[in-house]
Amino acid sequence: MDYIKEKLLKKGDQERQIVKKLAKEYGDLQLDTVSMSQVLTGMKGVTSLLTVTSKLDPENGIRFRGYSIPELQEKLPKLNPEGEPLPEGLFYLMLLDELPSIEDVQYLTNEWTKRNKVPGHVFDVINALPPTSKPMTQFSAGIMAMATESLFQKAYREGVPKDEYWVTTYEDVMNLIAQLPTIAAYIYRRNFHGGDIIPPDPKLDWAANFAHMMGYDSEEVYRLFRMYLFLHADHEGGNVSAHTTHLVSSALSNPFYAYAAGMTGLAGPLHGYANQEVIRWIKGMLDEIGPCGCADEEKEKIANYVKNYIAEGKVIPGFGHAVLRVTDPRYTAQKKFAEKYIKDDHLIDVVNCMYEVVPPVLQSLGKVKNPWPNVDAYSGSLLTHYGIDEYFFYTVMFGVSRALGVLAQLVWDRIYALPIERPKSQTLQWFKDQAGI
Ligand SMILES: CC(=O)SCCNC(=O)CCNC(=O)[C@H](O)C(C)(C)COP(=O)(O)OP(=O)(O)OC[C@H]1O[C@@H](n2cnc3c(N)ncnc32)[C@H](O)[C@@H]1OP(=O)(O)O
Ligand SMILES: O=C([O-])CC(=O)C(=O)O
Repeated sequence: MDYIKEKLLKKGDQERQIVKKLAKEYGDLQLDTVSMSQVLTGMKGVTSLLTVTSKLDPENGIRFRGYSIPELQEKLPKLNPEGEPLPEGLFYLMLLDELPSIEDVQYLTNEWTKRNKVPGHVFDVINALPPTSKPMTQFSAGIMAMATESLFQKAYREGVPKDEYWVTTYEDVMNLIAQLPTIAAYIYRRNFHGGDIIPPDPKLDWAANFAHMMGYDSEEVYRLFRMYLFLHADHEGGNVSAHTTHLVSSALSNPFYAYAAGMTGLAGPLHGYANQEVIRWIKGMLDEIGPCGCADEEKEKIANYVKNYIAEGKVIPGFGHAVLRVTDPRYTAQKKFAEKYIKDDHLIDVVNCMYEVVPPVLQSLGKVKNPWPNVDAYSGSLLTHYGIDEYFFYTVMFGVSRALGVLAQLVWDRIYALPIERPKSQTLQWFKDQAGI
């Protein structure tokens, strides 16, 4: 047994007992109340999930196992002291609740390199889709096709005891994460580089290898990918991609099905699709108003464009959030990255200018709970700066990163032996009866 599994076994046994005790002995404890408005506005703020990998605070943003983004940028192992942490380290932390050493991170890099053996039929499935199909369609289909390899599914059919489900789940999760960059890069090269596929380089770390297979081989792009794949990895349990993965896996669907379902949720424009939508939106605006700086008259042009866009009943991608009530710390981390490494980039200047223009416009509507930018407002401009301007692909990159969080959590779902999720629904008559109308 590898040492990560040994640690999981030890820690998992203790925590499983705690979860069992809470459910059995404290089952009647009231944790929350639910209002009409919470139910009818997407269950916002209703505590109803157990997620250990990260926790989101509306005012301070995400903390991964208690650590903020700046803390982790300092504490997680890097290959170069000036560089960005390796996403492998974040996965280790989310999975084991322990800060990894550089050796731990290298162990994961090596494991993922060894496990990166994508079955040929996965590419056949992707190739069966027309190149015009959306990258997220190809990505989720490819992941579904990987389910033939599920060790969990096989073990379940063979009748392994419930307390051991997590063992094969862990194997599936490790294999899935190992292979995702290869599948994603395959789709990228198929769609945008005439199918000229680049094989993995076993000497590279997970993020750098992804950049390499997409065709970008510079330390600068490796650094960007390490940051991107770190920042998008997790956002507690209630966001659509995490919650969907959790819900589907609660039926004991295999990790491939569960994560593929999560990815189809990530592909929605109110969630991860905003990652690509921001650049499409900015390009549309620049086509209409022309290249612009951030002088007063240019700000006015942007503000008018924003107002007209909203008047058409559409949302401004990259702004607003279901939970956050401040600028997303993931936005701030990317802005700092741009300030440190990038000089004179028109698109990045426009993104910075939107920070000044958009929030007051959104605030003036009087209904937007959070007018500030989220993670998606910045990432596309950084990728475009380094030549990755095929923004239709960005949500796939987001998905590769999101695997780290939702799949680390899935291992814990199985360790805790969490039951099938099944909330109660009511009819409109029932809601009317409650209100007495
Ligand atoms: C990784 C991520 O998933 S981060 C989020 C990525 N998504 C985006 O950037 C898309 C743009 N943003 C949005 O659509 C929203 O802010 C969401 C989906 C993120 C959050 O939605 P909610 O929690 O419902 O936001 P909120 O309670 O503030 O919405 C209230 C109203 O303001 C509107 N609103 C919220 N954000 C925006 C926005 N960026 N532009 C225009 N209107 C907005 C909502 O559409 C809603 O209008 P309605 O009452 O007429 O339906
Ligand atoms: O938390 C959310 O609802 C959306 C989000 O920012 C994410 O999933 O990264």
